[in-house]
Parts: sequence; structure tokens; C-alpha cells
Amino acid sequence: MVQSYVLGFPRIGPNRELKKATEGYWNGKVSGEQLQQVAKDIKASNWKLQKDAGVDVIASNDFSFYDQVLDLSLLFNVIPQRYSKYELSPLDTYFAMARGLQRKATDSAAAVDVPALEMVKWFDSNYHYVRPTFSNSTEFKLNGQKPVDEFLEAKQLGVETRPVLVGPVSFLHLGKSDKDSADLDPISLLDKILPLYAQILKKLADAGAKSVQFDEPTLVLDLPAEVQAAFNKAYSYLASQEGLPEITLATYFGTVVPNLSALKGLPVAGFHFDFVRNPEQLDDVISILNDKQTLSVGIVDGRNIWKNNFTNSVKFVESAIAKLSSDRVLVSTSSSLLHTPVNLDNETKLNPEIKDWFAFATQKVSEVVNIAKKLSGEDVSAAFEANAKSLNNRATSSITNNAEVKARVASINESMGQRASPFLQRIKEQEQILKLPLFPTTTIGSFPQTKDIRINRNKFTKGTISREQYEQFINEEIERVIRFQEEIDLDVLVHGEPERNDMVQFFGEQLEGYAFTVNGWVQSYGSRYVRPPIIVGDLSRPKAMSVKEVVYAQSITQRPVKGMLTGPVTCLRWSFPRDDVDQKTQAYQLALAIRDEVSDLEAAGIKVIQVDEPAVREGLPLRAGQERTEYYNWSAESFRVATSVVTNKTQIHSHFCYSDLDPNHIKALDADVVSIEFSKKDDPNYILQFANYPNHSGLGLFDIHSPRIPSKEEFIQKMEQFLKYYPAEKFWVNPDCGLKTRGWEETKATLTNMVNAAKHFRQIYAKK
Ligand code: MET
Ligand SMILES: [Zn+2]
Repeated sequence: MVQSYVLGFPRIGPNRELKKATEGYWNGKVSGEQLQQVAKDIKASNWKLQKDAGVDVIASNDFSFYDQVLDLSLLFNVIPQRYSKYELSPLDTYFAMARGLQRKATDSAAAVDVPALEMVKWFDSNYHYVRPTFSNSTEFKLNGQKPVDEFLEAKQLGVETRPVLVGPVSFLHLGKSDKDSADLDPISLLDKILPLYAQILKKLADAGAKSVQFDEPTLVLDLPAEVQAAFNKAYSYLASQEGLPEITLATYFGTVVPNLSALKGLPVAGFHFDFVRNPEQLDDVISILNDKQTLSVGIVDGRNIWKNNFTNSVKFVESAIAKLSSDRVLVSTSSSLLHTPVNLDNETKLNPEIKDWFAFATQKVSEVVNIAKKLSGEDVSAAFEANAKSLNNRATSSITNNAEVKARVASINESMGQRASPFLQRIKEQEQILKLPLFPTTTIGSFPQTKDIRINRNKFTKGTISREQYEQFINEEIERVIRFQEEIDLDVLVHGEPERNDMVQFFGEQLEGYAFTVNGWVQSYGSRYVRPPIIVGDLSRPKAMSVKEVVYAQSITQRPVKGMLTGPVTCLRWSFPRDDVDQKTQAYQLALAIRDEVSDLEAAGIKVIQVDEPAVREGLPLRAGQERTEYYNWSAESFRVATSVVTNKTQIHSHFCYSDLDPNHIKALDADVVSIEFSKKDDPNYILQFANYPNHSGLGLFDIHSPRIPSKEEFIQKMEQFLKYYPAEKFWVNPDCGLKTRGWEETKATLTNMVNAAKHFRQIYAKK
């Protein structure tokens, strides 16, 4: 018999129950118990769903209030002293680490003021994790027993589960040293952390767990020798401890072949690999198994929404069975289903023709079961026939093909990706028009998306207010944002993006070739979920998408207003892409659509146009090599194709956030001004790479993910720090991302402090 195995299920709830409860807890409207109850219900229904579907191996501890890496930091007491000193409850400490906390003193409690830990993207996904931050003073110890509690919760419901934990090597390697311990290499802490893993495993064994899943996704990265060596050490240690559950070591999102020697001989019960991404690694990984170890074949895509190809999957798994026998092979999702929306059945508005091509998490669970059943000799012919029919319908549909778009992409030439003159010429022409002061201040685009905005957007979508009423409302909102920016004296204004539900969806909805869900939410970080649009066919722009609002904003102010667009790579990365056309082609199709929009904005008199590419980094292939080099080239070129249509006089901005960006990648885009996430970057070498780049940069000065308000002095300090390495002449002053998730009050206070800090330096530099 071939078993079915699901590595993890979305934790947000079918109707975003977790978001509402978590945000309610933060606002003080939901109690700790109520929040726990919501979590319990979500977990219970996820387990039941999988059990009812017939999944053999079901995960637990895949639930998290923020992210599973942060859960482990809390569990192992990797809590920097700046958080622990407040002696908050474990849950509040956890949220303080995730999002910072600023709280006035009360009669019973002292004031709290602490920024969030660094948050970074989880491999090449748009999910984020909070970086474990280690210090020489970290006192490793078990703090609670979340994995055990969740295992028991499931057990009480009659569901035997396999707890999932991030493995020791990945936990350390994904972390970093804290400021007070600069020389500390996290991997050197292996000896200290392994006993804790053993302790929690022991508790799991005592609770009745027979097996656990250890996620070691760092195995798909290029690893330094000491990290490679750590695997053997870690897993040999755990194998030497008596009475622990069996370990399945899981990797995903890439090939492990370059790190095969680190895996070979590891004393674990089995492995899981991602064969959606890298089917070609099958023979190599089989070659390192001993004669008992199991192989979990990740064949149902945990990162996309397309129906699985049953026939191909069965053939593929059969080739593994031929070498290993069926009782050593499991059929599984390629990764946790965390990255897919919960349930396709909730989609009431999708064109039925298109809907038939998709599978969300709930459907994927059944796919895994069906493939496993087929391989176990059960009769699932109805499911297989339906699957074949859907795939055939998609392949032959007219929706997927547009000859005109294909021809235009084929005609892209080098000059379309080049500005008329080099930067130093362009900037002179731009400065004559813009006449900005030193330390120009700006924001990244969005302003708080208030309840009022969401209510009106909903009314408009539902048809309870007319288009005129809605546009009137949006214009009033724009006017408010413009006046606000004038009042606090920002230099380059934005219209605030009130008309946009999401920076990709907004454009996607206006392009041909996209499909949208009403409930296809996927967690991005914490309580922030996104609803990625789905690229189903060749992409084109029937008409202007963003000009009206920006032109209106520009018409009511003397100051320059930036036109705001989302770049081709970000549109691609934050959509579910097609799997029948390569990503490069999809990016160029998007680039041409955006190019037309840029051109329309310029023609309408907009002098500054920002094309955001926050996702350009996450698309980077995880390993160095040819694929990565190619990605650098096509991602940069698609941005340049999108933007190079303008004259020298129009200033092109771009924006990047939350990622370790390679400065050379940014430079290849040749934007006139780039704003970069810098609020938590203290590495002078990184800053110097931009200092040596002629184009101007805004080094994001505060963390928009946190409600915390930095003071003017804090801004001054930070700018002083940057000014040691970064020249004043090219220094833009801005937040590190858009403000849509923030409230007005904190936005006003923070931006005022930021502008005043810029003015402080203007005075100083005027005297120099
Ligand atoms: C994630 S990047 C966001 C950029 C966008 N212009 C905004 O301000 O929201
Ligand atoms: Zn951003």
C-alpha cells in the first residue's frame, strides 16, 4: 500500500477566521482565550478535513499565530533580552518579537517600547518568517510545549498526527546573530540547541507521537561546509537518544542534489523531497537511501493552484516504487499547502470553464489521496477520468492563447530596454524640472487603508453605490491624502492608492488573461494575507489602468505627484503563474502592458513614475548558477522594457522591500531613484554598494510593518548612521514600504518626525 501524506495545511481558516481573531486580540477586543479557541477550531477542522479525505499521514504543529520559525524561537527561548525584560505573557512576547510593541505605562504595567525582529521571505515564496536572533547571552531552555499540546489536541479528536518542526540546522542557519554578539555564528550553537530538540521529541514520544517531520529546507541552498557538516552531527545526535519518535527529514522548493553528501547516511527514518520543482533529482536521492528509509514523493504542488496531472504523477511515483517497493514510498504535497488558498468550493464567481482547471488546498488533499489510492490498486477511475478531462479542456481552451500578444513579445528588441541617455544626463534634466531640496522626502505609495475605504469598495463591488459615487469618494480620499502630505511638508507626493485593493490584483483586474478569486487568501506574514490573482492566459492591457487617479491628484497640487505602478516581475511573482508557459515570457507580456501605462502617465503630464518591484528578489533561483544568471537578466530587462519608454525628463523610481537584495540586481534595472528596505540593515558594506552607484536611493528609514512611532531623534540617528557611508547629494528620505496597513495617527506622527529629521540635515548641510 502507498500512503498519502500532507506536509501542512493553511492555518488562516476557510474564511480568514484567524486574521479577525488575531487583529481583535491586538486591538484588545478579543481575549487570549477567545483567540486560542479560534485557533483550536481551525486546527480541528483542518485535521478532520484531512482525515475524512483519507490522508494517511497528517501534520500537526503546522498551525501558528504568526510563523512557525518564530514559534520555535519562543519554544527554545531564543528571545532577545529587549523583549524578555518586559516579562509579558508568552503570547505577548511572541507578538512583540513579530511586530514590535509600544505601550504607554499604566498603573499596573511599565511602558513598553521595542521594535520588531527582522522579518524575511521564506525562501522564494511571498510568505515571511521572523529571523531567529541569537546572542551570546541566549539562555536555551524549553519554553512551553506547543508541538506537544497540538499533538494532544489532535489525539483527543481521534486524529493521529505527525508533528512538524523546523529542523535544527535550518533553524540556526536561517537565523542571525544579534547586535550585541556580532561575531556569533548561529550554526556554532548546534550543541546547545540539540538537547532541546531531544527534550521536545521526548515529550512528544511520551504523548504518543510515533514520528515527526523535521523541515530542513536550507538543504536546497548553497551551504557553507560547516552547515553541511552540521546535518550529520545533528541527526546522529538525535538518533543516539533513546525513545524518540522517528524523524522524516523534509526539504522543498528546490533540488538537494548539490548537498547530497550532507544527506547521505543520515540516521533518519525517511526523507521528503520536492519533485514538482525538481523531478530530475529522483535517481540521485534514491541512491542515498539505505534499505529501510522511506521516500515521500512530493508531487502535488504546494505552491500553485493548477490541477495535478494524475497520469503523469502516477507514472512518476511508479518509477520510485520500482526501485523501493510500495511500502517505502509515500505520495505527498511538494511542500506545506500553506502557500495555497484553502478551498476552491468557496469560489462562487469564477468562470466555471476556468474554475475546472484549479485545485486549492482542500482539493489538493484529495489529489494526494487519489494518486496514492490508484498506486495501491484501488479503483479511482472516476476521479482519474475527470482529471484527464479538465486537463484536456485547459490545453485546448481559447482563453489561454492570444496571437497578437505573442507577436509583440517576439518583437521586443534591445533598444526597448534602454533609456535615451545615461543616468548622469537624465538626472540633470530631471533636477531642472523637479527642483527638489536636499534630502527630498517622499513615501512609497499607499496611505492607510481605512475601514471607510474598505466599506466603500465593498459597496461598489456589490453595486450598492454607483461608479460616480465611488469615484467621488476616491477623489475625496485622494484630496485628503494630498492635503495631508502638503501639511506635513513632504516633497514628492503620492495619491495614496485608495482605489487599490492590492498592488497586483488592482492591475491584474484590468488586464486580459487574469482570473480572480473572491476568497483565495494566502498568508504573507502574520495577519497579512494576500489574494494572488491567477494568470490563466496571454496578458494584455485593453486600456489605461491608473492614470485617472494620479492625474486628479496632480491637478490639485503644485508639488510633483508620483504615478504608481507595479512592476512586471512583482505582478508575476505575486500571482499564481501559468505552468504551461515559462515565467520569462509571462514577465515580458506584463512588461509590455506596463510600458503602455508608463507611456500614458507621461503623456498625461506625470513627471515622476514609480514602478515597484518588491518581489524581484524572491524570484531569484535559490542557488547560484545558470538559471540564476538568466533570471537576473530577464527580470532586469523586463523592468527596463516597462520603464524605458519615457524621455530623460521623466524620473523613474522603483521600490524594493523585505529581502536581501543583491545591489547589482537593483543596479541592472537602471531606475533613477530606488527606495530600499533599510530600516533594519546596519551593514555598512551593503550601504556602500549603493553609495558607489550614481543613481539616487532612499534608504527606508522606518519599519512600516510595526505600529511603533520612531522619534525625530531616532530618525536623525539613523540618518547620521547612513550618512557615514551614503552621500547626502543622493539621499532620499522615506519609509521602507507603503503605509496601507498603518493607522492614520501613527502615520502622521511618524512622517512628521521623518520630515523634521530631513529638515534638520538640510540646515546642517546648507551651512557646509
Ligand atoms: C510591498 S511594496 C508596496 C508598494 C506600494 N506602492 C505601496 O505603497 O503599498
Ligand atoms: Zn514595499
